[in-house]
Amino acid sequence: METLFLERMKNELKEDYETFVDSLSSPLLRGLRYDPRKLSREKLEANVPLGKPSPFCPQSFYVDRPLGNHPYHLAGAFYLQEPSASSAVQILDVQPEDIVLDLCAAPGGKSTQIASHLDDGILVCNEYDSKRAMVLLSNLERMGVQNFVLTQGEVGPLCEELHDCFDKVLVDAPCSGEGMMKKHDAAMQSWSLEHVQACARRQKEILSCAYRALKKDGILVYSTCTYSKEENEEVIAAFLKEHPDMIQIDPDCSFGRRGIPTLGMDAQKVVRIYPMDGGEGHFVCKMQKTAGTKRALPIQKLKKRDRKTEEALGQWIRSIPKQILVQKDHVYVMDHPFLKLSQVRVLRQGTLAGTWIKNRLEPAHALFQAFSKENYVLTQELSLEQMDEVMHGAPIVSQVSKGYVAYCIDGLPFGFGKSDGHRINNKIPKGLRLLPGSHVKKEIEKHER
Ligand SMILES: C[S@@+](CC[C@H](N)C(=O)[O-])C[C@H]1O[C@@H](n2cnc3c(N)ncnc32)[C@H](O)[C@@H]1O
Repeated sequence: METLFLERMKNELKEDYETFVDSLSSPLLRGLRYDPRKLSREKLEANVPLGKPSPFCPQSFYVDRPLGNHPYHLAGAFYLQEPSASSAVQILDVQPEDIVLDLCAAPGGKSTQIASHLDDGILVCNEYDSKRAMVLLSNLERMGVQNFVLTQGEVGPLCEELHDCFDKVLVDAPCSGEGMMKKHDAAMQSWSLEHVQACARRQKEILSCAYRALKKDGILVYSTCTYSKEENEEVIAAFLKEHPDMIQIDPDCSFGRRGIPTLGMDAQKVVRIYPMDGGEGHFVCKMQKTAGTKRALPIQKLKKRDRKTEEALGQWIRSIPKQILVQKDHVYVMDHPFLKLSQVRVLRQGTLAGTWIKNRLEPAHALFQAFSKENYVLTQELSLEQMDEVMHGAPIVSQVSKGYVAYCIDGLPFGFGKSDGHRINNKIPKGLRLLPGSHVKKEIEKHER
């Protein structure tokens, strides 16, 4: 199978084939994308060992080491994302008011990137696989995403229920993952043409659902991390044939190379990125729906704000989001109105703020990841050593007033504890604590640029 894959790549790449083969044995390209709303570029550069800026997105940099235990990562100020993976959302060009759907969203690299551009808009993200959906939720919470709805399941019912509602839809499709071969050695061995063809069939089905969700004039971006023409240009050609009101849009970017000429689509209007272009591999195509209708998202009409809940939240945060939803004793907050959905499995809407237990609201960890430091009533700035202790579940000595306190590192909130006036008892959830032997690491060594 390896031979067939390489033969196909030779046909596809021609004179660039040798460079491609060489790139397969070079180290994996790693990247990070920071959230400029949480961190200035200067602060990032001063505290995180960065390589060169990536060409694919202004917030993305190459890195040469694992940074999962960096304090800024734990505090949700950056996301570790393969460099070329940031290209799709860059091309999607999200605007602050947009209503965006990310149909294949876990683990959340692109969802958190979309959310970093939103203000009054909202992100609806869906993941088919239930375990991966929980990883996605944890990444959305770590990055402090607020205006979002997370659903889990097949894309069809979701797109049907929210038909004609979205300004932007991203289909980052499940694919044969040829761009992942360096990361997973087994991928080359298990490659097969049948799998490529099966992926292509599924991609066409997902795209047809995405079409339904898009409003008139809405933008659809299709991306994969694979090289095969069957899963890329041919999927687009089949989709355009089936939906004559969809037109290709110039991706308007200077990176990557154009596509493989294919009947029924414009190869000049798609982007291909190979390892020799600085990313492990991505294909991106941007399209627009030129017909159809526009529909508003279905909104839940909430009862008057519950004074008791509002008072409880006011003990911990200064500015309470506009919408409060209490469901089965759980309190959720969001600035965007909550959506009314009945045909899909909703895992989360907005920030989980707390849970009513016997007439007392117990705050949730997510509440202390969602806002900037200024919005918390009680905060405690920690040293790196203290953060390490806290991330292992230990209490810390502090004279901060009694109550729930947001832990901060360099001004970035990352969790909370309960102060009795002398010490802060730890409330970092067990599942998010670091394992013994694993430590918060602030890499100070700077890189050659
Ligand atoms: C390429 S990954 C998405 C990566 C994600 N967009 C990100 O940036 O982190 C594709 C996702 O599609 C999901 N998937 C698998 N089968 C699917 C299906 N039939 N419909 C929709 N999504 C599916 C996979 O579980 C996987 O999480």
